[in-house]
Amino acid sequence: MQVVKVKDITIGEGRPKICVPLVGRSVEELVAEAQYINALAIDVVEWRVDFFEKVDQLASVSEALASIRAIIQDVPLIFTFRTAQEGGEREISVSDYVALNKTIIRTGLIDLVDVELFLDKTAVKELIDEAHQHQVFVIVSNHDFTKTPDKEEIVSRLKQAQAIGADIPKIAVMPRNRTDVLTLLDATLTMHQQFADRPIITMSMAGQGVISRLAGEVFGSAITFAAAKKASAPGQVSVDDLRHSLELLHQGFVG
Ligand SMILES: O=C1C[C@@](O)(C(=O)O)C[C@@H](O)[C@@H]1O
Repeated sequence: MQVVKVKDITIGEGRPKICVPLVGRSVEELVAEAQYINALAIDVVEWRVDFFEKVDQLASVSEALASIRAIIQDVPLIFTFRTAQEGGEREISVSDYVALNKTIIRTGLIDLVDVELFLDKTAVKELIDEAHQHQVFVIVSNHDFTKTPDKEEIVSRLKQAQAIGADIPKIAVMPRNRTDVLTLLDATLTMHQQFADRPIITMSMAGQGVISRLAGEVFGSAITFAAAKKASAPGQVSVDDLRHSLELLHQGFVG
């Protein structure tokens, strides 16, 4: 099993790493959020740039990114444009998505980029190559905000992400009942133990799925997303509560 080493953080080893998304709409909001998050001493920051009001202006995105980096300093940073069809804030054309991500990959200011598996195969491959040429790790992600696909389908999507060259395959699904949460956990463990040769990230969203955000070390999910001031997806718990739960499960798990 390979791990992903980003700055001082090793993803895929020990307790799951805590990632907090920045969801500010303006530079002022982003700066305030980044300062707030800094005090929480978390492992990874994600900038959800689809929340940013000037996301269609590449120069503004780069400037905002520089401001964020100046505050968080050496904390690993994920750059994510989450498209509307996967639960994000806005729609984007494939060409604009590629242009935005390529521009930001080339800044040298990000450590990881999130690329959506089902966007467009050529675009996904192009972005993975671009990222790897610039020493940026790639999370290849998929989200289902309405349901939980069956176990075989979840494993198959994670395998597709791995096969296309993701450093970290990821899936987020919505449970309709408790069995769906078990399906996600079961798929996670199977992928982790039988097929993955690298870290993966999975979660079952909303209230019923919270357990999946705590139990990553047990079932094989390497990063868990927590809320600081505002959640970026349903079911995210606060950093302090999360840290405490991860520690409890870690103690139990490693004995
Ligand atoms: O994909 C994910 C996971 C997430 O959707 C969650 O459910 O925590 C939150 C998003 O910000 C992130 O990009």
